[in-house]
Amino acid sequence: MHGFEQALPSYIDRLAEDGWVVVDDFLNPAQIRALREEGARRLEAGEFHRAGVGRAQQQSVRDDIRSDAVRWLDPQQHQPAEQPYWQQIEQLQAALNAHLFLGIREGEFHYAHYPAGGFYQRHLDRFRDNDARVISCVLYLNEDWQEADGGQLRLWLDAEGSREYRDIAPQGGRLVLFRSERFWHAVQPASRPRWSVTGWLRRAS
Ligand SMILES: O=C(O)CCC(=O)C(=O)O
Ligand SMILES: [Fe+2]
Repeated sequence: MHGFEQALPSYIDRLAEDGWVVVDDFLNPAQIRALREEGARRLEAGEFHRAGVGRAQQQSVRDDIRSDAVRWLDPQQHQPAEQPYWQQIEQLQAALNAHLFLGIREGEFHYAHYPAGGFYQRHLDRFRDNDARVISCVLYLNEDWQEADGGQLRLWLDAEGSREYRDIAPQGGRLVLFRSERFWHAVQPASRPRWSVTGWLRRAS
């Protein structure tokens, strides 16, 4: 059995208890490299756009809030490099529904690329007028990330997002899961380009 499948029950317990969990080696290094190369190929092809802030019509690019560019994964057309990701996310979703009764019906996922110097200010992933997003999941695609590279995900553990936090390095293969409505978080500036696939598991809105 694959390591992730074996450890899944303990991750689910942790998520139930704390509302967040870090899963290392969600995919193996070769799978992570393939995903990063797929992302880089699409960036090169001009398929990314600067990520916005706010919803739908109110979306705007705000350089002072976030620096990343994104490209949504196409759920109808899984690329070979994305296949392991989709498979594991499906397993995760099934386990979350079976054990935590989260009622997840679908997911939305995008590649995210932060250029060197990039960041994302403190925010919540759930929009005020829409409670569809249940679990945020961020998978990092960075090889050999060093402490000095910065770029940590800062996750505040208190409800106001002002006191206690954890800094989580965006190490390749690492998946971070947290309750979307509950956790304030930010991306610290990084000194090198920073890659991820970020997604949200959603209930019907
Ligand atoms: O990349 C990360 O660590 C977090 C990204 C994030 O917060 C977002 O895209 O909403
Ligand atoms: Fe976020």
